[in-house]
Amino acid sequence: MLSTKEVPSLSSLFSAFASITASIMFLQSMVYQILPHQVRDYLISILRNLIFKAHTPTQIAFVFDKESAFGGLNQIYEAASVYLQTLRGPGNKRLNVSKSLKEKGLIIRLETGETVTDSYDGMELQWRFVCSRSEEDRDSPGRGGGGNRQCYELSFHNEDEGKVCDSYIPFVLDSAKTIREERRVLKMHTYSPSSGMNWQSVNLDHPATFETVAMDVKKKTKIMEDLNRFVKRKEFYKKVGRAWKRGYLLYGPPGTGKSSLVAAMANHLKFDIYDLQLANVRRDSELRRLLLATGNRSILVIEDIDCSVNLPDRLHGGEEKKSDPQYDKNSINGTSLTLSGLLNFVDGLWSSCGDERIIIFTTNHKERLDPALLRPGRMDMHIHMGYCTYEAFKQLASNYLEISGDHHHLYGEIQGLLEETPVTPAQVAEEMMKDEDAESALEGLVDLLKQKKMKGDECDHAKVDEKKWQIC
Ligand SMILES: Nc1ncnc2c1ncn2[C@@H]1O[C@H](COP(=O)(O)OP(=O)(O)OP(=O)(O)O)[C@@H](O)[C@H]1O
Ligand SMILES: [Mg+2]
Repeated sequence: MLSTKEVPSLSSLFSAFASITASIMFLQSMVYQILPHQVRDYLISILRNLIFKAHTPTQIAFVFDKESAFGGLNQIYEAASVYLQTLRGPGNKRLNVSKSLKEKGLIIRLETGETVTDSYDGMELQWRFVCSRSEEDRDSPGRGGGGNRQCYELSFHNEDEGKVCDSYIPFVLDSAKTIREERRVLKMHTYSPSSGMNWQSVNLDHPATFETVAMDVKKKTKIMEDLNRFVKRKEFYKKVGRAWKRGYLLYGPPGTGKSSLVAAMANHLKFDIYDLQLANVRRDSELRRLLLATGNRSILVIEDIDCSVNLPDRLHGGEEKKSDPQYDKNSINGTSLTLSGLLNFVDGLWSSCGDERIIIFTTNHKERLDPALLRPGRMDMHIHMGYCTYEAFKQLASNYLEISGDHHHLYGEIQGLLEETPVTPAQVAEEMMKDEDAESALEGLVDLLKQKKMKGDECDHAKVDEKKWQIC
């Protein structure tokens, strides 16, 4: 039990409160009189920081200048200008629009002062584009404004700094790379000695893709998987000590889609094509110069390897070929282009001078190729492009006539005829182009197949040839 002595009375509480208040007021007036207001403000801001700092995140900004600190373009600035094209803020009022020769579509960028917000892994990040004139330019405005400073500002909470450096910036760099690849206009490089000593390039706008090429689905999937695996395996090739290159041999009769498949591969990988006509190359040294001038991430295509040039080789010595006019055409001052020169260079020096090289040989006559070209390990994949199968026909009908599935009443008859009659996908495609009406186009195809069937002899020969290719 408490005694009355221990319980403070109400009046004593009041008097204590009054004396504390009087002391505070006295102290406050002392502080106001003694300390100048600058010192007071400083002390107050320290107190405020001590109380709130732990709980209130502040915004900080990274600034990415166009030029890097050590000269040259700043890669993060470049990547940001590509990546930010995919973001748009509701408040964006002015956007900068341009079009470049190297890219498809319009390039839409932020105008100076415009901001856009991004969210990544729970963070909110704000980008702002700033273009300001340098002090020098401002002082003498008549000088032409060459000293513009262009930069992107990235603002975020200070506590996210680690995540921004380790994760968000690498993400922006990767995304920009992917976007650039998708928009890049592919190039087709060709060589002809009459138009100078180097490759001539034009935009490659071939519409063939893996979706449009008509061939066995399993085979198509296998090729796509092979390509995808190849481009992902940089470290693997390094580890096993092999040059990062892959070779494909496409063989089959004319009009079966070899060139279309090359274009589909280039479009799939976004690789440029170097189309080399061996007949235009006269000696090994010229070939070396040309191959060394090819870029990374490219496909070197040598079409009709069996007949484009009469290559003297190790097996055949080349003696009998010297009497061949084609041999003379490819021979200057006693030196000439040789198959071993081509293969050694492709296998050795050239492929180790660059990354992600693909080489494709095409031929109508695999059986005529030099065994050196066919030996295991030289061409990683031999792909047979054959006559039109029922499966390939359905793909073409879907591409050209927009018929899906296999429900058309003529399909049964066409399937039977295709099994007995060799016809190339090119011939089938041509029939389908003749009439916009699907019914009439298919009837035309049935007629063609029947006519071909009647010319049995010719077809039988072709079939024998076809079998020979498949065994090889
Ligand atoms: N498998 C196919 N899938 C889709 N279209 C094809 C196919 N084969 C041929 N075509 C069509 O036929 C035309 C000729 O095909 P392509 O040039 O690819 O044949 P090729 O095998 O390279 O012939 P060549 O041996 O004469 O060079 C192409 O324009 C293409 O439209
Ligand atoms: Mg071709």
